[in-house]
Amino acid sequence: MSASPDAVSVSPDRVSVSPERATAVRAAAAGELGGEPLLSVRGLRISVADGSEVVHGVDFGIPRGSAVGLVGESGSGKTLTCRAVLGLLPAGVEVTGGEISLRGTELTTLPAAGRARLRGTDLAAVFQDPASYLNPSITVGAQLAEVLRVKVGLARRAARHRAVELLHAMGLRRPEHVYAQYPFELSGGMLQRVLIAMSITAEPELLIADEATTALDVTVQAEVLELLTELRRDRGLTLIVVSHDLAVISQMCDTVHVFRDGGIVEAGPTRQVLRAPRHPYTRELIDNHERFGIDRVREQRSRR
Ligand SMILES: Nc1ncnc2c1ncn2[C@@H]1O[C@H](COP(=O)(O)OP(=O)(O)OP(=O)(O)O)[C@@H](O)[C@H]1O
Repeated sequence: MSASPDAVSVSPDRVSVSPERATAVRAAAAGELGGEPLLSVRGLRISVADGSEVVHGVDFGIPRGSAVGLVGESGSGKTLTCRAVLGLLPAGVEVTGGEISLRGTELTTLPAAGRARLRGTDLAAVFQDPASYLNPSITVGAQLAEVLRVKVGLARRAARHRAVELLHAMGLRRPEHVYAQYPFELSGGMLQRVLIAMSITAEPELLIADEATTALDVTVQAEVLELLTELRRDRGLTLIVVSHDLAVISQMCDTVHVFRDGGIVEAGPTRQVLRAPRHPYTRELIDNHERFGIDRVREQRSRR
C-alpha cells in the first residue's frame, strides 16, 4: 500500500466530497440504485473484546438475485460484517449498533436459536479453508447426507440419494465414488465444491463466499467461480463475494462495495467503479492490483 492509513478518509461521512456525492455513495451502498434489497444493512457497528470499534456504521443493500462484491485491504471489516449478517461473530466481538434486515425481518434482535435456524435455510456461507469445516474421520457423503437429514428433514435413503445428486450437480465426476471418500482424499477445489453443496442443501436465498477461492490455483478457482455463477443463474441465488482479487469481483459481481478501515468509501456498479474509480483508495487498489502483475482487471476494463 503506497498511501499511509491516514491518507484517505475512512467513511463517506469523512471523505471530503460534495454532499451530493456523499449521498450518492450512501444510496449506492444501501442498494437504493437498483431493486428491492433482499438484505439491508444500516449503520452497522461492530466492536471487539477490548471495546474498540472496528466497523463504523456500514450501510449496504443486496438486491435479490444480484452478486455483490466486498473488497478492501486486510482488516477493513469485510469478514466481520459478513459474520454479523450470519450471526456468527467470534467470542467477544459484538454488534453495537445498526440494523441487519433480511426480507424485512430484523436479525440483530433475533434470539440465537432463530439465527441458527436461518443459517442454511435462508443464509449460507463458504469460507477459505473448506477442510477445516469437515470432520476428517467421516466420509464427505455421510457429512452431506447428515446436513440433508437435519436441515431438510430427509430420511436416510433419500438423503443419500440427494447427496449424490448434489455432488453431481456441483460438477464432481463419479459422485458415488466421491460420496465414499474422506476429506483428505479430495483436492481443495473438490472440497470447496462439497462445502458449496452443503451450504445450498436447504436452498438458501443468500450465499456468502468469503475468500472462498483464494487458496485454490487459478484454473480450479475459475471452475469454482463458474459453479457459483451457475448457481446464481439456475437457482436464483443471491451472492455476496468477499475477495482481495479485483478480477474475481469484476467477473462475478454487479455491484461492488469498497471497504477501508471499517467503513465503505465507494460503492456502485462494478464496471463503473473499476473503470472510473472516484475515491483515491479505490484507485490505489486498482493500481496495486495491476502493478502486481494481475492485469485481468485492466484487460476486462479495456475490453468493455
Ligand atoms: N476475533 C477478533 N477479535 C478481535 N479483533 C478482531 C477479531 N476478528 C477481527 N478483528 C479485527 O477486526 C478488524 C476487521 O477484521 P475483518 O476480519 O473483518 O477484516 P477483513 O476485511 O475481512 O480482513 P481479511 O481480508 O484479512 O479477512 C481487524 O482490525 C481485525 O484485526
